[in-house]
Amino acid sequence: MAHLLGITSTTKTFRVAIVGVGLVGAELVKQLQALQPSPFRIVSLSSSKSLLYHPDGLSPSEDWKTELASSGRRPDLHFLLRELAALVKPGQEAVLVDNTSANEVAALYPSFLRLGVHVVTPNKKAFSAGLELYEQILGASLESGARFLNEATVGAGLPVISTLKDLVATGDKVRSLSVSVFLSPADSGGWEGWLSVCADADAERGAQVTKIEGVFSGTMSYIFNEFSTGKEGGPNFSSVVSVAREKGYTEPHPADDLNGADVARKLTILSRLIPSLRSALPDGYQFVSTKSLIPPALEGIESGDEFIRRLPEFDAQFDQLRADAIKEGKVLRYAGVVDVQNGVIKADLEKYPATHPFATALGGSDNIIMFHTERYGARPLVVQGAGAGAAVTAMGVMSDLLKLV
Ligand SMILES: NC(=O)C1=CN([C@@H]2O[C@H](COP(=O)(O)OP(=O)(O)OC[C@H]3O[C@@H](n4cnc5c(N)ncnc54)[C@H](OP(=O)(O)O)[C@@H]3O)[C@@H](O)[C@H]2O)C=CC1
Ligand SMILES: N[C@@H](CC=O)C(=O)O
Ligand code: NA
Repeated sequence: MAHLLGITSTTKTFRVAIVGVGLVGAELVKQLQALQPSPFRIVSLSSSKSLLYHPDGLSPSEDWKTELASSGRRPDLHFLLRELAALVKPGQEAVLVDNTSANEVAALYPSFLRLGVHVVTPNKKAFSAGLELYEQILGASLESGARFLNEATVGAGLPVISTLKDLVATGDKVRSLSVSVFLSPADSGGWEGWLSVCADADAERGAQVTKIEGVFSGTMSYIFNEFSTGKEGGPNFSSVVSVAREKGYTEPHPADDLNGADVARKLTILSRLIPSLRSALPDGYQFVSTKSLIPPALEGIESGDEFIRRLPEFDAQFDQLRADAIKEGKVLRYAGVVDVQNGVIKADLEKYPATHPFATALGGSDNIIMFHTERYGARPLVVQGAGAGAAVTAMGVMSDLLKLV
């Protein structure tokens, strides 16, 4: 396979530090070990408690988790920053792979990039928070030439970010827009915002990305594919949420999926790839109009286990939503939209007719993302498949690593 990828003995080597070895990180180690011959050398593995480091490569054994747990070294991002920067030299590059969902790691991307260290990550935090950090990342990358790649932040391994970048780069230009944002207090515990975007009369002429819509959350997809089939009865809401967590689809805290923030983050990430929308959400995903499914009494519970334990108290509310949809011959799906023409960026629980593709075409943790553009005018370009889970997410990270080679 390496031969098919064009990896030869003269290919540069890439020193890779993997921060975060949970579900996705551990699977990435496995996928990296399977690539032979490989231009990658894993020089560091770290969790929130410990760190392994060797500048020549660790060659982790089958038992690397025990080695890591007993390393006796605390994780230290500033140590990694210094060490990785020192490894960048002719014929040799260095990469930080962030498989955490930590803000503190995301905040350091500009520092790594500025020192010539590439950043590859499925962590959505840096690209969906305030615009300042995002612009520092763009600036640092431009300054040093080091790249940041984040395909797995939207749709896990599905080619969503690369597809949108290609559409934009090849001239499916987006209309120039003026944007205003109004916020009103939340009625469901999450942010409720209105993003009003007015098309500029002097808009650039040419091909257009007019709308991106879809089911962007593997967790929400799994939950509603199982919970709302259009037929009477079915499992309790809380039980399908627990299974989604056991299958590794949820964020470390499942409330980050159920409050819609994960979808809002993905919509923010995509919006920023459309040049005219880049500054539409100056302070990030909180400004996306988002429907939270968290019962107010469960807001702010810090422990994911406690949250899951209490969720059954609210099953009757979700039963009612399901029954209301059935009365209309519909199913429930949690969808997102970036509607460039009408100026709407929104994540919401919607009812769809039982014949709609969101009702008929999705199973498991499937995401479906439809790109409406001028070129794909009559029928959208559609990307569909599993949008969460360790194997497909690590594949998205791995494909970004291979893009560096
Ligand atoms: N799971 C999925 O389907 C998908 C996940 N993602 C994203 O991938 C990332 C990882 O997800 P997942 O593997 O499921 O999450 P896990 O909770 O399984 O793993 C997170 C890992 O990060 C480690 N960690 C947390 N903080 C730090 C820190 N400061 N320094 C070093 N390590 C740290 C944790 O360490 P410890 O074990 O010690 O707690 C843990 O090993 C997240 O950003 C998620 O949003 C994206 C697409 C799909
Ligand atoms: N929790 C997320 C994981 C991928 O981004 C999801 O369910 O989609
Ligand atoms: Na993706």
